Amino acid sequence: MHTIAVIGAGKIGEVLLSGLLRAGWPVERLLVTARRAERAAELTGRYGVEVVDNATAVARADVLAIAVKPQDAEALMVDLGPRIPAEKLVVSLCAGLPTSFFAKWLPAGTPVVRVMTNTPALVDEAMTAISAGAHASAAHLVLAEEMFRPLGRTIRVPESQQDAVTALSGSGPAYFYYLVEAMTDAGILLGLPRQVAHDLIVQTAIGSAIMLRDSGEHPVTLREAVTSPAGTTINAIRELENHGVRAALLAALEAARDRAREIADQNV
Ligand SMILES: NC(=O)C1=CN([C@@H]2O[C@H](COP(=O)(O)OP(=O)(O)OC[C@H]3O[C@@H](n4cnc5c(N)ncnc54)[C@H](OP(=O)(O)O)[C@@H]3O)[C@@H](O)[C@H]2O)C=CC1
Ligand SMILES: O=C(O)[C@@H]1CCC=N1
Repeated sequence: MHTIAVIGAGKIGEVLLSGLLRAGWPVERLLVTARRAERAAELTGRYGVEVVDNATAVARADVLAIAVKPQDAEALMVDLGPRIPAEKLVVSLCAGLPTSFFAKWLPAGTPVVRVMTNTPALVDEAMTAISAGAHASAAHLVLAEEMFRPLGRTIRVPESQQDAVTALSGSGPAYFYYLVEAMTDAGILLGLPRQVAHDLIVQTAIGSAIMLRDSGEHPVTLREAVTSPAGTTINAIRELENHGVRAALLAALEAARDRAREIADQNV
């Protein structure tokens, strides 16, 4: 069995760590690294996991999951990259950074897999997209899938699609939370108590998401089934169209994709 080190266990690193533990990955096969002593103590206290320094993680683990912010990746790789033997697998969770970024600091031929997951991994409902870098084999992709499948669904995509994936599913939970927040405010405008508005919209989101996933119907068909002639829903849809919500979403996701490209440009 492989030993996985989560390098930089912040929010998403902890999501990965907790998911692996829930899935039954033995804690003695997991290592984490953290920059601050209080964060290290928090992780050990919460999960019983061994916190080590980055060099020890490289020496003891055979899979290195890089979960630092993209802006911290260069400093990390300058220090660590040349010490990583080429038989280890590097799995990057970093938005924007291409596998070629990591290759710059690694011994020639080191396999790198690029992954974009999302925070619903905390409830085993992540969407994780996985791409092979130049030296990653089919077996490396299978190993990355083994790591992320317990956290939800996985999909393989060409690396060229990862910036778009980041804009859609990586950042996606934030858009849904934003919508729920706005719709809760709308409920308050209509005179509902905040908690009632929240509960109504959260359950509506859950029901709608399950229908989207399980009914096999196109979203348009599902929306049409709600939209009665001369009814209430079509009035709301007209306002959404008048306010350009569809265009706003197209522009928003394009902006997220562009930011991922900018991160790459700043680092490659
Ligand atoms: N948040 C999300 O929903 C998603 C994030 N990602 C990606 O995951 C990565 C991490 O994001 P996120 O978890 O939100 O960010 P966080 O800032 O929460 O986590 C990054 C962690 O890395 C630590 N760190 C930085 N440099 C080092 C180092 N040299 N050695 C050890 N630890 C180090 C930081 O320590 P310190 O606490 O001291 O700063 C921090 O704890 C990013 O690249 C992001 O693009 C991908 C998908 C979704
Ligand atoms: O906002 C970010 O940059 C990260 C990547 C995807 C989700 N969060």
